[in-house]
Amino acid sequence: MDTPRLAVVCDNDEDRERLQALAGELGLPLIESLAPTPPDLLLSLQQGRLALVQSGPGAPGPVSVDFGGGRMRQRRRGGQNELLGKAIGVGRKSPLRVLDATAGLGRDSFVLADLGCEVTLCERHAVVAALLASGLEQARCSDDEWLRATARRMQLAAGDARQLPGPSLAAVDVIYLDPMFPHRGKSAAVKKEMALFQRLIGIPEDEGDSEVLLRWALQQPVARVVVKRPLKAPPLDAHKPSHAIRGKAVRFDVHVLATLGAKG
Ligand SMILES: C[S@@+](CC[C@H](N)C(=O)[O-])C[C@H]1O[C@@H](n2cnc3c(N)ncnc32)[C@H](O)[C@@H]1O
Repeated sequence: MDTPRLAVVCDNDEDRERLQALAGELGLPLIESLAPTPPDLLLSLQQGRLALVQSGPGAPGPVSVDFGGGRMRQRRRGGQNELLGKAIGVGRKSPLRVLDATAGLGRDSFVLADLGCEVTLCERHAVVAALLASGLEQARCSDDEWLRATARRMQLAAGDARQLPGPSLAAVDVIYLDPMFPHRGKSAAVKKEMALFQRLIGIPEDEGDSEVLLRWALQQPVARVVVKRPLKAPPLDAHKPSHAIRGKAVRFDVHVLATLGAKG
C-alpha cells in the first residue's frame, strides 16, 4: 500500500496557532485550502477535537478519539469488556496498573480505565498519538464527572513502548497488547473508520513486529502480559499462553508471569 500524503488543514484564524504548532510537531505541511491538489488524508479540528479526514467524494467519515461519544458509552455495556477485565485481572489488585503498549485509538484503554485501572497508553504513530492527546484533553475538560474521572486514570506516553524508561515499567502490573493483525484479504468487511485508520498506519505483511513486541513484554518485570487475538488465530509468536479467554470474535491470551499484587 502506498504511503498517504498527509497535511494539517486550517481554514480559520482562531485555530491557526494550535494547528501550526501541531503541524510543526508532526513535520506536516499546514495548508489553508484543499485546492489545487488535495492531500490523501488531512488533520483538522472539528469542534475543538482533532480529526483525521480522507479527502475526496464518498470518503469515510472522520476518525477521532471521542471517549464520551455514543459508541464508547455503548461499548461500556458490551460483554467484551468483562472478558478484557477478566484477562487483565481486574479485581485482583486495586488499582491495577496497566501499560497498553499498542494504544491505537484508546478504546481498550478507556474500557480498562472505566473498570478502575490506572492505564499508560503507549502509541508510536505520531498522528495517532496526537488524536489520542486531543481526545484525552477533551475528556478531561468535559462537564461529565464520570468522563473526567476516567480520563484522569489515563496517561499518554507517545512513542514506542519498548523505549519506555525502566522506572516507568517497574510501576506496571500488566502489559496489554493489541497489535494490528496482518491483512487477510477481507478489506470489504473492514468498517470504514477502521479502513481509514489502517490507511494511516498501514497493515503489516506479517506478525514479525508484533512477535518482537511480545518477546520484549515477556521480559519486563510485570505479573501478566495479555494479547488480544482474532478468535481463530494461533497464539502470537507460537508462544502458548497460560490460559485464554474467548469471546465471540476475539480471544485474550493471558501469559501469567507472577502473582498479581505481589508487587507494591
Ligand atoms: C490495532 S491498534 C490498537 C487498537 C486499540 N487496542 C484500541 O482499542 O483502539 C494497534 C496500535 O498499536 C500501535 N503500536 C504497534 N506497535 C507499537 C509499539 N511497539 N509501541 C507503541 N505503539 C505500537 C500501532 O501504531 C497501532 O496504533
